[in-house]
Amino acid sequence: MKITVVGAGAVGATCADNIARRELAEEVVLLDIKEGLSEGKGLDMLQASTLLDCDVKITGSSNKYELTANSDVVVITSGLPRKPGMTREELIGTNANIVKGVTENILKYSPDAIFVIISNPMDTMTYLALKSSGLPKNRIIGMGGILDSARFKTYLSLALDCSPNDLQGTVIGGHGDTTMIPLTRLATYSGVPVSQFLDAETLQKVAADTMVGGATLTKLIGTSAWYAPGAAGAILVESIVRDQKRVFPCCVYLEGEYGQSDICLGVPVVIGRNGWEKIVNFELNDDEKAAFNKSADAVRNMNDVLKTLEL
Ligand SMILES: NC(=O)c1ccc[n+]([C@@H]2O[C@H](COP(=O)([O-])OP(=O)(O)OC[C@H]3O[C@@H](n4cnc5c(N)ncnc54)[C@H](O)[C@@H]3O)[C@@H](O)[C@H]2O)c1
Ligand SMILES: O=C(O)C[C@H](O)C(=O)O
Repeated sequence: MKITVVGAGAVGATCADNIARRELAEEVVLLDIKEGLSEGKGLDMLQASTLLDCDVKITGSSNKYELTANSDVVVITSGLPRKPGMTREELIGTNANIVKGVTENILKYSPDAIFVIISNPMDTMTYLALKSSGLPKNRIIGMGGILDSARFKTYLSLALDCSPNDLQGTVIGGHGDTTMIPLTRLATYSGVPVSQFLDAETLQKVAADTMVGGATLTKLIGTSAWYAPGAAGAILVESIVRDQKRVFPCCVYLEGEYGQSDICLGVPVVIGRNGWEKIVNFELNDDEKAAFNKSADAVRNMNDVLKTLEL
């Protein structure tokens, strides 16, 4: 198995490191446009491998796409991160060009790869990768909901003073400060609805903190987060390469599911060796449906902006 991570910045390097530590492939290629960055980080990771008993060939490549040839999975993290006070959507102008160019270059050498899109605004970048590549929809997966769900479970565990390992919680919709939908109604603590333990006000605060989870970190750090995003990318890759059939909320192309069409948006999907293999359909209540439709409207507006850009 061969995995390429494009973008050797904060998220890409962390994701590649997690992929290597979990030995998800025999070979990991880290590619960046910045001369020396991916070679240096790749070499550093290789040296860490000797300490951690990890047998993976890690190669850095400054824009030499031929080194990525025949990758099974490609994770795209290249692009600008936001700064404090910005929205993810404001990155569209710069990142759309980067994501489109990278997708085209990767496809020349790895026509059979499954793509994981992380660059922001992620829902629109996933739509762009799908439309510009012409690939079958199952091979383009946007990562956002896994991270948002991790934040949801973190805030729930803090409110409940419990282990996050005993929690189930899912965030669907867009990966934006106002577009994501933490499904508090369906979250459970060891199978028991969390509403049995937390009052409505606390649950509302957990949801609100989750939604601005990325902005909170951006304000603290000065740039956006990477540890949880990198880990989220790696567990998504793991379910693909190990054909685990895990169910994760991922951004995928909808054709009528959840009442939406011609849009990439976060819904629960089964992830396996063929990419996203099935959408898990379940009945949303009226409030959740309204929130999902509102989220879709906002993402569709961004997709319309995409059409006005010169790419
Ligand atoms: N979907 C999510 O859940 C999620 C989570 C975290 C970050 N992000 C997004 O991921 C992206 C990366 O964030 P980061 O913190 O790693 O940023 P970063 O600045 O640390 O790294 C980005 C890297 O991309 C590289 N790059 C730029 N153009 C390139 C190109 N054409 N080809 C190859 N490499 C190129 C840069 O040189 C840089 O090293 C941002 O858009 C950020 O908003 C998304
Ligand atoms: O917050 C961001 O801009 C980066 C990423 O989407 C995140 O949620 O951490």
